[in-house]
Amino acid sequence: MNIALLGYGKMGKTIEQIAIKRGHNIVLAVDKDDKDYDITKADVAIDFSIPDVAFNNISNCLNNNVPVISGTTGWLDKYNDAVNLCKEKSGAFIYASNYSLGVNIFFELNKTLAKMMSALKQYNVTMEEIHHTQKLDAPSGTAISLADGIISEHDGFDNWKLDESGVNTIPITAKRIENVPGTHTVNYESEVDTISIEHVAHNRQGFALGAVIAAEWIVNKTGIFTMNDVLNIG
Ligand SMILES: NC(=O)C1=CN([C@@H]2O[C@H](COP(=O)(O)OP(=O)(O)OC[C@H]3O[C@@H](n4cnc5c(N)ncnc54)[C@H](OP(=O)(O)O)[C@@H]3O)[C@@H](O)[C@H]2O)C=CC1
Ligand SMILES: O=C(O)C1=N[C@H](C(=O)O)C[C@H](O)C1
Repeated sequence: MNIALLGYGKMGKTIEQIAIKRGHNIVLAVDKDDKDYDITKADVAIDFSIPDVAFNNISNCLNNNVPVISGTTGWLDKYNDAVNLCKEKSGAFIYASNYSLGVNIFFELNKTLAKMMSALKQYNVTMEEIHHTQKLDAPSGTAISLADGIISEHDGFDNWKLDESGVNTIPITAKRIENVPGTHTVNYESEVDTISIEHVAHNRQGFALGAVIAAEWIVNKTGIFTMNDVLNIG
């Protein structure tokens, strides 16, 4: 398969290594200053860039009939526009805040726990995410997905806020510590105890492998998909 990498930073380079090991060719590796490239050389594009450019990268792929996998976080105000463009062009598109198998299992565990805790109003929920110091967005896309999972299953919460608590609000704390690939913790706390679930990424390999698997999966499909479709879970 011929793959275009849109964003050739920490994730782009990790994806390249895994894609080559799985027998694919990297036909484009696009970074900030690369403008006039031909995306149609690729069978599929994988976007791990920056929040300000992700939507343009995705639109360019959809306008040129190239299936696109996006892992960039912090651009979701334009997600519905990407969905509408994908439908209009009969294209293929996946966004996931986290492509690792472990986190996608953790997402399901989080929803199951939230459903169980919904009746137990003596427990307050809090969430913490820790990432490396170069991260541009906060809270992380994964923390937002976890909060959305709780909101969908727990009738005590209908919104989340960064560093703020309030009625029906899930407070999310974002910490930035050098070299941390990504740690997410959900806590339910009562006066007598705490229940915590946590996912700790040890490196970026899990995110990158999931993105390559999603790229292999989406070729020759039409539609807007999620990692639950790719992994057949949820
Ligand atoms: N969904 C998931 O599983 C995961 C998502 N992420 C997300 O992926 C994104 C990238 O992460 P990471 O690789 O660590 O970040 P990096 O900063 O290491 O890489 C981002 C790259 O995008 C480049 N870039 C800037 N402008 C453009 C442009 N116009 N077109 C294409 N590329 C451009 C940057 O170039 P330059 O440095 O020259 O500006 C940089 O090389 C982030 O949003 C992060 O949150 C990360 C890990 C997992
Ligand atoms: O920026 C990162 O590094 C990561 N970003 C994603 C997010 O915002 O959730 C996924 C992972 O946690 C690493």
